[in-house]
Amino acid sequence: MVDRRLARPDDRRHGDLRERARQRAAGPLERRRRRDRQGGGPVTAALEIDDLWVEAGDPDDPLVLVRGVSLTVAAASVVGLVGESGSGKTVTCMASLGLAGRGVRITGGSVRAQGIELVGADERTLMRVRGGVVGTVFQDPLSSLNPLQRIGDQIAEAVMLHHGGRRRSHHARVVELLAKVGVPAPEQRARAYPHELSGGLRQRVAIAMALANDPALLVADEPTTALDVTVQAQVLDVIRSATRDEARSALIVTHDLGLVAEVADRVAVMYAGQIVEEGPVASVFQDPQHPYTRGLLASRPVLAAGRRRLGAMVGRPPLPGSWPAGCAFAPRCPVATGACGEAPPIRTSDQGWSRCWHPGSGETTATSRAEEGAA
Ligand SMILES: Nc1ncnc2c1ncn2[C@@H]1O[C@H](COP(=O)(O)OP(=O)(O)OP(=O)(O)O)[C@@H](O)[C@H]1O
Repeated sequence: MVDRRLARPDDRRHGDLRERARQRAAGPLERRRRRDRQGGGPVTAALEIDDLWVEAGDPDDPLVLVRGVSLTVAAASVVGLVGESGSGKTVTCMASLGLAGRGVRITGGSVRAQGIELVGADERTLMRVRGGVVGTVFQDPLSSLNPLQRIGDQIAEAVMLHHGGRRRSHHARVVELLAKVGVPAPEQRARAYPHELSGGLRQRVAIAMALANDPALLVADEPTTALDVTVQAQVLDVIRSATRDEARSALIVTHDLGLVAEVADRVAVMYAGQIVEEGPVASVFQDPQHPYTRGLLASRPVLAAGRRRLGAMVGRPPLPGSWPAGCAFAPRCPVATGACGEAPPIRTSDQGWSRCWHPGSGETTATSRAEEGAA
């Protein structure tokens, strides 16, 4: 049974009305996405990460940070990427968008955003994709805002980067974006500097900037973590309407499984630089296959019960460079056996898969990684 925090609200009652409203409001890009989703045209995944390997440090003695991550964010769908601190979520996203820090490099694999290959792409292509095809939102909104420039001018410049024109010619779009993300009195707020806004408003502004060019994909790294709880819920609403209501795809990195349950269609669970389970949110949360996923779900705070409960997961995740051979989770796993010293097989179940020797109940089809040709 999934608790209330993880339950998805039933919004079917208002579905027809909403759909009509969406169609009225839809611009050409939205209409194209909607048509693609309904099978009326070609369907290109918003993001396809295929066997991504990322390293840092001395190339002769590299520190592997991400090993063979494959992840697809389908058109108009939202994927949550979860896992404990240090599992490689941020490195995966940043490296995928060509934003990995100095000394961090992709050593294998492919990343396509709306079909455009990003691995090995020149800076011009990456610039065209970032902000155009992909909008990014980070935990700290100040990292994407210039403290010395009015927020309206910053959003206008984000539009100018991809559409040209002059700042003033984008004023109406700036006000529209600020209103869309729920900034009150958007005309006046457009003239404010970042330090004049609360943390929640700054994050709304950062989201408005990310949406400036109507990107097909939003990549958000811990978008609500730095905010207090009531503001988190408001920013979550903004993300929900920017994705579900506008048929936009998103990859959302978070520790917050409640957030994933609220906004995501699928969830990928990361541990020690690998994805260990992936599937539809409802089935992964109701019937997790990987013991690590079960541990994460058991460890989440239970706010409804009026207290925080920390579950049974023992120990800490291993650091890059000290990942155990075979299953990296084995030393912490309550069901580990001798078999776990070998690389676990990938087992598919209920539209998803897990990488485990002893997956949870449910029908499984075992295919070893070797059999799959290191899929
Ligand atoms: N440039 C780097 N050089 C060496 N190690 C790095 C570098 N960048 C990241 N790492 C390490 O890679 C691991 C994964 O980091 P990452 O930030 O992706 O984790 P995360 O899952 O996003 O965690 P969090 O939830 O805390 O953000 C961490 O152990 C981090 O210290």
